[in-house]
Parts: sequence; C-alpha cells; structure tokens
Amino acid sequence: MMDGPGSPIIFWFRRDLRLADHPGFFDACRSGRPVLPVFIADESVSGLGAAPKWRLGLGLEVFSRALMARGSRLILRRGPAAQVLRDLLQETGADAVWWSRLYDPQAQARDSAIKSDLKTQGVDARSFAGHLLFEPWSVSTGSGGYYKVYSAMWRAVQGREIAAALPPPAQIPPPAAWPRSDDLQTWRLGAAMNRGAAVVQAHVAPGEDAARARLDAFVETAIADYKELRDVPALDATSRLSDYLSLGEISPRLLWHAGQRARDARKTGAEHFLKEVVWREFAYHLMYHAPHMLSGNWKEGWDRFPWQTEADAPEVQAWKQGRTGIPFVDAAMRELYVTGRMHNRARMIVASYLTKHLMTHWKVGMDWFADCLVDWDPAANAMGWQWVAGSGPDATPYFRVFNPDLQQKKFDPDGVYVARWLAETQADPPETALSYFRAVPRAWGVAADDPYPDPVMALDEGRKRALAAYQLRSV
Ligand SMILES: Cc1cc2nc3c(=O)[nH]c(=O)nc-3n(C[C@H](O)[C@H](O)[C@H](O)COP(=O)(O)OP(=O)(O)OC[C@H]3O[C@@H](n4cnc5c(N)ncnc54)[C@H](O)[C@@H]3O)c2cc1C
Repeated sequence: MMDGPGSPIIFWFRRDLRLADHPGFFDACRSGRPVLPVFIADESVSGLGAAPKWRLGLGLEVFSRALMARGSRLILRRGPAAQVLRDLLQETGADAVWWSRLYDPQAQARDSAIKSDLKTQGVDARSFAGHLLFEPWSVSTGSGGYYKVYSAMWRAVQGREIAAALPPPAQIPPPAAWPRSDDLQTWRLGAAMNRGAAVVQAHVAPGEDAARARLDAFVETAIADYKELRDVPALDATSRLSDYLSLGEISPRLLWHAGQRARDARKTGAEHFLKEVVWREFAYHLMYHAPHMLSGNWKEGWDRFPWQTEADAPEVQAWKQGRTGIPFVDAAMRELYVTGRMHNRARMIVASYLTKHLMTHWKVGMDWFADCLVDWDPAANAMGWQWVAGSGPDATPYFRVFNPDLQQKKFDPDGVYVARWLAETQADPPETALSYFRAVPRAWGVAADDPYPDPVMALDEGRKRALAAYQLRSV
C-alpha cells in the first residue's frame, strides 16, 4: 500500500513516550511522509519488574491518547521486535523504521541486529539520539578512554553547548489506512501489581503534560533551595522527574535548559540540579562502556567478598517488608512499596544497610528495586547499588557504613519522614503509614497493630561484622 507523498515511516517507540523534543519523531513527521507510531511488547517488556511494567502501561495509555488527539495512533503489537517489524513493513508498505537509541546491552544487541537485518532488505533503518544529553561515545577523557570518575566527567561536559529543545511536530501525517493494533488492556501490564496498584496509583501522574507541569513547578518553587534541601526525605524538595525520564515522557534536554535558565536567574540550587542530571549521564556512560556493571562487581576484588546471596533469607525478607526494626530503613522501604519511589538519601541508607549491616549482595537489592520502582532505570539502579556497596567505579568506600539512626538524626531530626511511613510506632498513624498495609501482598501477614519488630541486626554488631569481613578479604 503506497500513501500520499511517499511510503510510510514506522516510528518504533520504546522509552521515548513524548511528542516534544523528540529528534527522531520530529524528523519523521517533517519528512511529509505518513508516520506510523508503533510500540512493541517484546521480551524487554515482559522482563520488566512489576512496578515499572505497570507504570509503562499507564504511560502507554496517556501517550496513545496524546497521539489520538493529534489525529494519529499508537499501534500496539506483541512479539519479538524483528518479526513484528517485518510483519508491519509487509502489511503497510512502509520502507523505513526509525527509533531513538537505547544503551543497555540487551537493547543494543537487539537494535543492531534489527538494523543490519532491515538494511539488508533495503529498508531505511535509522536510530536517533534523545534519551541522553550526550551520546556515550561523544564524551572521552584526554587519553581517549571513558570517564570512571563522576567529577571529571562533570568538568568535561558542564560547559558544552546543548542544542535547544525541539517543539512537538506541527502535524503527524497519518497513513491512508491504519494497521491492526492490540488492545492495551489485553497486555495486562499491571497484572503483577494487583497487590497494590490502587494504592500506588495515587502517587503517580503519568504522561508528558504531567512531566512538564512537574518540571515547571519544581523550577518555580524548589530549585532555588535544591542544594540545601534535597537530602531531607520528608520534603518535596527534588524534581521527582525520574519516572518521566525513565520512560522518556520528558527529555533530559528540557531539564538541562530549565536548569540553565534557573542558574542564569541566580537560583542558587540550579547548578546542583544540573550536576544530578549529569549523574544520570554518568550512569549511562558507564553502562555503555562497561555493560558488565549491570551484572557483576565492577571491581573484581569484590568477587571474593562473602556476600549473603539468598534473596529470601529471613533478614532480607524483613528488609523488603520494611520490618528490620530500624525505623529509617523501614520507613524508606515502605515509601517504596506505597509510592513506587524512594527519596535518594533513603535509597543510599537502605542500600548501605542491606549490603553492609546485612552483608547481602547488592544484586539482591538491585533486583528488588527493579521490581518495585516506577522510576526503574537500568543504569542508575546498577550504578547506585554498586556505588553504595563499594564495588563500583567512583564508589563510596566500603568502610563508610551509614548508621541509619544517625542519618535519621541528621536528615529527619523531627521524625517527620519516619512518622509518615511507620504505623506501629504511633497511637494515631497517618493515612500514608496505614496505606502500606493495603499495598502489600496478603501473604506477608502484616497488620498495623502488630508490635514494631526488634532489630534483625543490631547496628553496631552489623557494622563490626561487615568491617571484619572487609578487612579479612582485603578487597
Ligand atoms: C541504590 C540506588 C538505586 C537507584 N536506582 C535508581 C533507578 O532505578 N532509577 C533512577 O532514575 N534513579 C535511581 N537512583 C538515583 C536517584 O536516587 C534517583 O534518580 C532520584 O532519587 C530520583 O528523584 P528525583 O527525580 O526527584 O531526582 P532529582 O534530585 O530531582 O534529580 C534530577 C534527576 O537527576 C537524575 N539523578 C539524580 N540523582 C541521581 C543519581 N544518584 N544517579 C543517577 N541519576 C540521578 C535523575 O534522573 C533525577 O530524576 C538510585 C540511587 C541509589 C542510591
């Protein structure tokens, strides 16, 4: 089937569910040829954890509506991407497949195989930037390698010129006839979240418009104090844009320019915000150049460390359930379960507690986060865990063991955050703390009037045990 001024371009959406500042989609729409937006549920989708898969479903719903409102559609298909694309090319007469690049090893292997396969068939297969500020190969050290130290990378990129963000396409030329699409509901992306989706839903606002509103509100009200307040988990002092970035509902370029404008307007926290955005770039840079970061210790010496590796050991279950008996850790783990997010300071504390006090492998924690975070991101999650554990590049030294009680005194001195999430310690707990008991699986058998548990591991004892193991293994 040939349409209008040319054959259609299939635009294959993945983690770029937006219209604004989308280089590939912008070019496709500007070509004047009909554009067929497509999303494929392949193994990269079926392999997602419960919360990110559910969050993806919400994002797809909103994105479909946004395309509809502009006279277009999101065609949904399920199966191995190469096969689905071949079928679509045949059904629609399209002779081009374009997409935005991803950088995790699975996506890269899939995409490069698809690209060369399509090219052999004479199909115009093209990939575009958009998920990052800097393509990982565009940043290198003086000696031509990649950065393993964040501060050096920041110095290298902070002054770079970054092109202005693109507007949404003026129009999305439709094909003369639309191919068949699956019904999103039949994909059941929320199936594994039956346990608590209704509770988590109240904390999630999917889609590009919500992302833009959130960025505007953050710049307006919070960016100025970001540096001072970003470590206080009880406050709404950070951008909370990570789930949007993860699904590409907003581009990092929009964050960058908003941060730059705020810095120019002398909002003092803006520079620090830009630095955090570059932490995300650093994570991607590492994952691209050293993909083993996702699956093994970055520093090989850590292979000799006597990690506890049982994901369902009793003390790990207590950690997952927010029942370790350490209030700051438990509050954070419950925040995760109820909202699908966790404050960055709290992520560091629960990760330190698991890898040091409980001497449990960081991969156990990384996998649990991958199941529970709506902002799950392969690069940031792996880097975060290896950074805290001490096994990663530019990591915090293992002997720096966070004491969660002291951290609470410092970052939650009035106990506001802990009280928000722990019911058992209060006569009249707030709704947030109670909602945890509605969000968790019944099989956990927990109730708000249970006594608060004793510590599964005394802080001092856990610290000493971890340090002794560390010295013995001399990692
Ligand atoms: C153990 C551990 C696991 C983590 N797992 C993830 C994850 O799966 N997904 C994820 O997006 N972030 C992860 N982070 C990083 C960080 O905690 C979150 O990006 C941040 O809390 C998101 O909140 P925000 O959007 O309000 O961030 P802000 O403070 O507003 O920062 C703005 C943006 O900068 C980026 N950013 C900030 N801090 C970091 C960081 N340390 N590393 C990488 N990027 C950063 C994020 O994209 C964030 O949205 C993890 C950190 C740790 C310690």
